[in-house]
Amino acid sequence: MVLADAGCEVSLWGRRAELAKEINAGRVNPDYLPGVELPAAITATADPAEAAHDADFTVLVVPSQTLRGNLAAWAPMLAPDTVLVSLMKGVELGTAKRMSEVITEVADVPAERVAVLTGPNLAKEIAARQPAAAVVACVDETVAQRLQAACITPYFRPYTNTDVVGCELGGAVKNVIGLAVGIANGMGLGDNSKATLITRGLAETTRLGLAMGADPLTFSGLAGLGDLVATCSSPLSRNNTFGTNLGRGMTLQETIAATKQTAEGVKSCESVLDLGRRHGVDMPITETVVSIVHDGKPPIVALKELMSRSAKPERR
Ligand SMILES: NC(=O)c1ccc[n+]([C@@H]2O[C@H](COP(=O)([O-])OP(=O)(O)OC[C@H]3O[C@@H](n4cnc5c(N)ncnc54)[C@H](O)[C@@H]3O)[C@@H](O)[C@H]2O)c1
Ligand SMILES: O=P(O)(O)OC[C@H](O)CO
Repeated sequence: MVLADAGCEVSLWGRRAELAKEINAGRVNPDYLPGVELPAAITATADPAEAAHDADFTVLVVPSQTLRGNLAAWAPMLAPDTVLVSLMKGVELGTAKRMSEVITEVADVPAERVAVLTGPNLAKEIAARQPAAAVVACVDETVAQRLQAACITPYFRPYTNTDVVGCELGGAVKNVIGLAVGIANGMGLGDNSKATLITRGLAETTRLGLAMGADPLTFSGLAGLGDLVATCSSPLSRNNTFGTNLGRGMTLQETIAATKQTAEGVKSCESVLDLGRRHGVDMPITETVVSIVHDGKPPIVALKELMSRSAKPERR
């Protein structure tokens, strides 16, 4: 919608041919955006070759853990000079790779042809054309500027950045912190607790970023603090809601069953922790989320452990 509103012709790929037909006929995606009229410049197709063959930008947005498999199938159909744009906010399990790393590897393109779009962009609010800002990041600033020009609208304001590592980490780790804040919320904890998780969550994101060569200033921008605030304060966030359900006492299986869309932090908390370990970075909130989500530790026990860590200076 944003690209179409910015003046682009958009070809939207989906797996189900019948849904593509329905979207073209009714100009609405009944499963994912009911009630939102899609611009006429969007044409849906179930044929990836048709969607990709002459695209200036190929925007990739599937659940992070499915990117590698999907992209391997699409790679032969990509337009020769297309810029691959990731909207995904996850880290690959097993490899601990960021989505742009998976893209360069699987599509066999240089980093200059891969960009990331991230920031406080809850889909339903964007679809309602409420004002929002975002970051478009690429190691090649001219590519980021081209993407910025392609997606700027009166309600959507993208800023450029060349710190791809920081922007991607901001997007992936905020989902884990969103789970933690949701859990606190579900346990009935108040705003001091939530503000503590947000702030210390940003501290551990920044520590990881520094160890990975990111610019620390990225984390006080839209891709860091901005997205963290949106995710941790909104009931529209799937990660936040997932955490809230867990904190209220639902089991993991019940919570998964109640979640119809992708909550990236549920899988990526493990790969983010893996990244932290690979870089020798202490990530206590991420570790706590993993222990609750994947090891079945009761939130009250995990919280006590988090609060009884040894005292330390705020900055180190
Ligand atoms: N929804 C948001 O507000 C939002 C905002 C910014 C970024 N993102 C990111 O976008 C990514 C996707 O999330 P989403 O919100 O679109 O999730 P979603 O669950 O709403 O939609 C996922 C889409 O991918 C499809 N899909 C599921 N499994 C697939 C597979 N194996 N192969 C191909 N397609 C598959 C689904 O049919 C659906 O169309 C995530 O990384 C998320 O962090 C989401
Ligand atoms: O619904 P969530 O938790 O995946 O968050 C959506 C976006 O990433 C918010 O910017």
